[in-house]
Amino acid sequence: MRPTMSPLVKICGLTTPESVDAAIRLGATHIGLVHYEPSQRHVDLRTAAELRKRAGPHVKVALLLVNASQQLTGEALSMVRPDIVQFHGSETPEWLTVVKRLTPAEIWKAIGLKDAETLTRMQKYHGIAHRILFDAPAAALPGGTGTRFDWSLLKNHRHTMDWGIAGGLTPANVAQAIAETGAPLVDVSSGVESAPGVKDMDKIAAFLKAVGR
Ligand SMILES: O=C(O)c1ccccc1N[C@@H]1O[C@H](COP(=O)(O)O)[C@@H](O)[C@H]1O
Repeated sequence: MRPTMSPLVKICGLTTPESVDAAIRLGATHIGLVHYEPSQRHVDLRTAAELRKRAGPHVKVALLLVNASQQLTGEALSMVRPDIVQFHGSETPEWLTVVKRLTPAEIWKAIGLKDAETLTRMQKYHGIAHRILFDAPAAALPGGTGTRFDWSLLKNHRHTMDWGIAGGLTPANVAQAIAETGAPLVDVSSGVESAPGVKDMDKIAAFLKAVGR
């Protein structure tokens, strides 16, 4: 069954109060803050906490971590207090189970969707992650590269967990991605930027419009 409501939209990699305000004003349901030093969208924990406060109750705020240590994860959770922790590295189900005991936040796990076997292997997160986020397979960086995965891999997949798609989505292709996959949530970062790490308000508006928000 394809969803009939407009998909949820997460605008990820926000780094400034202006971009947080704009994403909320334009109708995003979720925003993402990246705490991962190699990323061009990295924000330190103090900034992440300020942006999280600024967002208030208007959207769900995801904090994105990549293979963070236990100490960093604990610090990040207590400083930022996100609604969601998005794990975008090779975090195991065992580690996610540990984190679930530390926080009331939802746990999302990004999966690099390479082939049909990936869909079988990811079942190990069933009952542990609250949502699976399908993204392009990791390359030099684990995400935020504007690379798409093969959407047809999801065509007849019977989802057993809440899920969404990410990777190379843009205002121009997101409607087709939703039509092909039936995604209930779409997540975008580089596709709504004018330069790496610089969000473009017109592109955010165009993306949300294309999704029907
Ligand atoms: O945004 C980043 O720099 C980033 C770094 C490391 C892991 C994930 C990252 N971003 C997330 O990757 C997907 C896809 O991004 P894009 O739209 O293709 O640029 C999305 O969830 C980003 O939030």
